[in-house]
This record gives sequence, structure tokens and C-alpha cells, in this order.
Amino acid sequence: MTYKALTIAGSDSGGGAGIQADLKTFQELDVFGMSAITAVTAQNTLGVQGVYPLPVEAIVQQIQSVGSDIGTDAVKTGMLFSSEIIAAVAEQIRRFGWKNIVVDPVMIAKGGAPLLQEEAVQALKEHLLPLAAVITPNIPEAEVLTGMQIESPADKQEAARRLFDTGVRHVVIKGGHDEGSQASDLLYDGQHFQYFTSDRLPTKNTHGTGCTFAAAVTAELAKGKTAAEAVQTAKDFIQAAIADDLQIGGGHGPTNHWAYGRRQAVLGGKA
Ligand SMILES: Nc1ncnc2c1ncn2[C@@H]1O[C@H](COP(=O)(O)OP(=O)(O)OP(=O)(O)O)[C@@H](O)[C@H]1O
Ligand SMILES: Cc1ncc(CO)c(N)n1
Repeated sequence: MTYKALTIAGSDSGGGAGIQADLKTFQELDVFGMSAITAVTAQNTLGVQGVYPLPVEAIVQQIQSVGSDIGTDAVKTGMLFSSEIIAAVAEQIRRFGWKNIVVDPVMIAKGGAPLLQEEAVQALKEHLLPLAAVITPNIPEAEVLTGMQIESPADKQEAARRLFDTGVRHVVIKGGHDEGSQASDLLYDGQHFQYFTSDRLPTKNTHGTGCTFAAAVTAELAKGKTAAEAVQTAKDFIQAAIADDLQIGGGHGPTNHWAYGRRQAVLGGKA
């Protein structure tokens, strides 16, 4: 059985985030990766030097080329940049009847460069969130989407409830931006709160952690895993990828996308 996943996201020339992180992650998890590029960024470990959104027509055409021939078992959205792009992407997802939609509501790159126009937040809520099987905001993104400040564990749960009410089936609020010695991701399915917790690793090389995490969730949903199973694998994948960081570039380096696969191979006696 060949499982397939489509990422609709921006290109990161530095290879640590965006489309590049997604395809590497799909590959590592044995899922055939496809892409529809929404914007080209000139980017490295130091920051974002340029952002070039593609015409909506070019984005729609890429999605249609995939949908009309190959099809997909899951879709991840990342950097969508504008409300026009969001509306067009949502329309195509509906048109092909795709399920297993993972929305990573990318807003701002680590260095502060905007990857989503401010007025597009409403379009995200209106068009895309109701289609999502899983949404994976970090804490600042969850704050923007809910309009509330998240300062305590109770706030995090309340934000998850509010996000669930937008029509999303599972909410994951990631803990990368939390304080403390643990990085704890909260999953909410409308009934239960479940925490996925690891030691916080002391490194500056966390470029693309969010993209990589959401791509791993997408790959696992493509294989038919439940949201909780997919989040557990994604958490293990990103923990291994951060732990074995690569020391590339002069700023916030990428994670190591092959670390998880190497560890599995060692555990399974294959390496
Ligand atoms: N220092 C760290 N140690 C361990 N896990 C981490 C660390 N930083 C982030 N994570 C994990 O990485 C995943 C991504 O979380 P994070 O909140 O950093 O996403 P993000 O801000 O969207 O990332 P980015 O914008 O760089 O793509 C989560 O599973 C989180 O728990
Ligand atoms: C293209 C792209 N998408 C997402 C992110 C968020 O990490 C980034 N830095 N660049």
C-alpha cells in the first residue's frame, strides 16, 4: 500500500522549514510526498530575506494536477500568506472531498518575519478551520486565533475549547514557546485533554520544528492512524530531530529530519 500526502505551503530555501521540511518528514515516515507551493521565500538560519507569493491561479493549478490524477490520503497546509490563497485552497480541498486535513496556522517566522497577512486570520477561521481534522498552533498563534492571552495551563485548555468551537475536530496547542523544563503539547478532541510531554532540549536549532511536527501528524493520518497516535509519533519524531541537531548555518539551524528513522532502524536492529 502506498500512502500519499500533499503539502500546500511555502518554500524555505534553507531547507529546514516549509515545503522542504514537510517532504523530508513524509519521506522519513514512508509516505509519498507531493507539494503545491504557495510562496517562495528566500530564507536561511538567520532569517527571511524575501517573500514572493505565487499567483492564486498557479497554486490552484498545482492542487488540481495532484487531485485530478494522483489523489492524496492527507493534506497539510502551512504558509498560506493571504486571504485569497486561503479561500482558493479551501475551495479545492472541498472540491476533491479530501479528509485528513492538517492545518498548521503559520503566521510568523522565528525571526519575526510575517508569513500571513494580518487580515487573513479571519479567512483562516472562516474557510479552512471547519475543514481541519487537526490544527497545530503554537502558543502565539493560538492567542491570535482565539483573541485570548495564554498564561496558564487553564488558559491553554480554554484556548483549545475555543479553537474546537470553530469546527476543527482535533486541536493541538504546541508547547515549544512555553516556559519551563518540559515541552508539552496539548491535544483536545472536544471531550478529553491529552498531554504529550518531553524534556525541553537546550538548543537554538529549532528552525522548522512546527512544520516538521505537523508534517509528521499528516503522514501518520495518511496511514490511517488516529489523531492521538499521529501526535505521539510526531512528538517522538521532533524530539529525535531536535536532539540530533545538525549545526548548519550561523543562526537558528534546522532539525535533523533523518534522526527518528535512524533511531527506529537501530531499535529494530536494521542498522
Ligand atoms: N527546545 C525544545 N525541546 C523539545 N521539544 C521542543 C523544543 N522546542 C519545540 N519543541 C517541540 O517541537 C514541536 C513544535 O513546537 P513549537 O511550539 O516550537 O512550534 P512552532 O513555533 O510552530 O515552530 P516553527 O515556527 O519554528 O516552525 C512541539 O512538539 C514542541 O513540543
Ligand atoms: C516557508 C516557511 N513556512 C513556515 C515557516 C515557519 O517555521 C517558515 N519559517 N518558512
